[in-house]
Amino acid sequence: MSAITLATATDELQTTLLSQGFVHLESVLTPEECDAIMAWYAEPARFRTTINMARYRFGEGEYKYFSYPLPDQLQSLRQQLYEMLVPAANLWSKALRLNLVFPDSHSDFLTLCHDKGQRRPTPLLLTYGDGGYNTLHQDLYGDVYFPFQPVFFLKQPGWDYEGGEFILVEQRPRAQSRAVSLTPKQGDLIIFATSQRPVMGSKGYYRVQMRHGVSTVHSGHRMTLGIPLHDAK
Ligand SMILES: O=C(O)CCC(=O)C(=O)O
Ligand SMILES: [Fe+2]
Repeated sequence: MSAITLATATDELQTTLLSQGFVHLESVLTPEECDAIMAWYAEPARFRTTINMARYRFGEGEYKYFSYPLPDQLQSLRQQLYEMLVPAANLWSKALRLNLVFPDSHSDFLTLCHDKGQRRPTPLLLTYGDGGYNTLHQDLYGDVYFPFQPVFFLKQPGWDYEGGEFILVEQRPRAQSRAVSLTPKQGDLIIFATSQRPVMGSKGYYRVQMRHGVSTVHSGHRMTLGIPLHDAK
């Protein structure tokens, strides 16, 4: 697999992130790139831990956390995603009063994580078979987190699997939860709010909690590549 180059972020991407808490970018990876990434799953030396989701009542399915050093293409993607998102992250940091300035380079941000004892890599490959699902959650692994989280869709819905929508649920203060259901195609990228998103109200920005998960896979095999940009305790 050759180097994967992401387009630089547009103002439109930032506006969309701010207005809906996520953005859907189509065909970022080719089917060949998706296949090459999925083939890593069978190579134990690439991973530090395997999680059986049912054992922790996280859902039904399995995922593996990569170990450091990450595969070159993944390392490069993670850096590019960080650089693409850092201006929006600093806007959000102000709006959410997170009291954190995100540095320009990903390696400097990882130093902030490491200083807080968050030294373990978080990128992961997730797999779901018939009946698989992922309960609503947030991926916070310590005090430091990046406000956006990317996930790549590696299989083709309607062909490789049925069901298994990507679900985002937002919880506004004093309101019932609202869900958005997405069915990205193979090679698509979703960038979503890791924890909270700012929404403009009459007294300035307020915080809306976001959680994500996966609805039941009715048949077939679904696979994703999650790339949290913060490290874990
Ligand atoms: O498989 C999915 O779509 C969910 C992935 C996920 O939870 C993550 O990337 O953090
Ligand atoms: Fe997640």
